[in-house]
Amino acid sequence: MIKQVGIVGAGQMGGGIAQVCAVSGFKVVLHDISADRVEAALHLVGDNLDRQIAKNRIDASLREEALARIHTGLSLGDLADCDLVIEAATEDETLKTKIFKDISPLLKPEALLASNTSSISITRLAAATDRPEKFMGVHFMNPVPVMQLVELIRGIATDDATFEVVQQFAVSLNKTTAIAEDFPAFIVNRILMPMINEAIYTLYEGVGNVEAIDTAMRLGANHPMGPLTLADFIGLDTCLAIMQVLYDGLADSKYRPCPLLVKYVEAGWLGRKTGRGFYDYRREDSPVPTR
Ligand SMILES: CC(=O)CC(=O)SCCNC(=O)CCNC(=O)[C@H](O)C(C)(C)COP(=O)(O)OP(=O)(O)OC[C@H]1O[C@@H](n2cnc3c(N)ncnc32)[C@H](O)[C@@H]1OP(=O)(O)O
Ligand SMILES: NC(=O)C1=CN([C@@H]2O[C@H](COP(=O)(O)OP(=O)(O)OC[C@H]3O[C@@H](n4cnc5c(N)ncnc54)[C@H](OP(=O)(O)O)[C@@H]3O)[C@@H](O)[C@H]2O)C=CC1
Repeated sequence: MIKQVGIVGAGQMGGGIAQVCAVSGFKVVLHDISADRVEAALHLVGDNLDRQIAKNRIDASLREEALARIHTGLSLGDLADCDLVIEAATEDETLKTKIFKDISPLLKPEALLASNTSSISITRLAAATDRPEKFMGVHFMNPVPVMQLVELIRGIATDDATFEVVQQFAVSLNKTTAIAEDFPAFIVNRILMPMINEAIYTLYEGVGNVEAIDTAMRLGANHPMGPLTLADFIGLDTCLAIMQVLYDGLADSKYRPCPLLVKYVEAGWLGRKTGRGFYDYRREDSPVPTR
């Protein structure tokens, strides 16, 4: 029975997962190596809840109740009492593996572990823990409070009891689940990320500029965001990391990351989170295309 959820990584996904868990009545411990990140995540949760109150979607008292359920911790030891720990740190296998190695001995033996990874092998991550049978992928979509889907991925060792508890947990957050096999980038990103990468190739080859590509896909294919806006929203570092996992894991040149994506990441232009990507967000009014 899950009562307390630990979250490792207080970025855009960790903060969103904390929000939906707290609103659904779970106690949350939100951990990051950076105190600033945790503080910023709490502010964002508060702002999101304010927006919902303003639209009469939730009662003002729920905001305070939800925020009071979120505790923060700068040490992995603060997650020791959690029944489920969801890792939502940067999309980097070495980093995630270290987190799982470090946290495993600190948890209760019956605690479940999950990763919100967008692409990395659940079986390999599970192997870094002391409990591969109690480990699985639970892949939320961005923005977490809005998107309906949670992708569930079993590693080779995940047992039925773990899968059922985590699936029930996702349903209790009012999410709809889809089950994916443990192959690079699972379902959503196996399909979505090559489309985004192709949009970047379309820009790289001069077929269209940023505005034309986004307008074409928004109005020509009814996508809520153009692919370059979406890439900036996801984070260009995350997009590149996912393409690299697809390229390495499936050994097919059709997944090669566009050199322009690599260049933006090398420049530190990671999209919204750094203020600049395919658009420059640093001006108050509207984002300005960078190409
Ligand atoms: C990379 C991975 O591993 C997997 C992924 O997540 S891939 C990314 C998946 N996500 C997408 O594809 C998102 C595509 N974009 C969209 O669906 C829409 O643009 C959007 C839902 C983000 C915004 O929709 P919109 O109609 O343009 O904006 P807006 O009307 O202002 O917002 C709709 C709702 O979302 C909320 N919202 C918007 N952005 C938000 C955010 N960043 N955080 C929380 N809530 C947000 C708004 O408050 C609003 O809520 P209400 O319905 O309660 O009023
Ligand atoms: N962005 C998206 O649209 C989606 C992302 N995901 C996945 O969710 C995960 C997080 O992505 P996202 O939130 O966008 O990324 P962010 O860059 O917004 O956040 C990652 C957070 O993890 C922190 N972090 C880094 N190392 C550690 C560590 N050792 N221990 C604790 N925290 C750490 C980072 O801190 P610092 O910045 O200081 O390094 C940062 O606060 C990734 O696996 C990603 O693939 C899944 C679905 C959608």
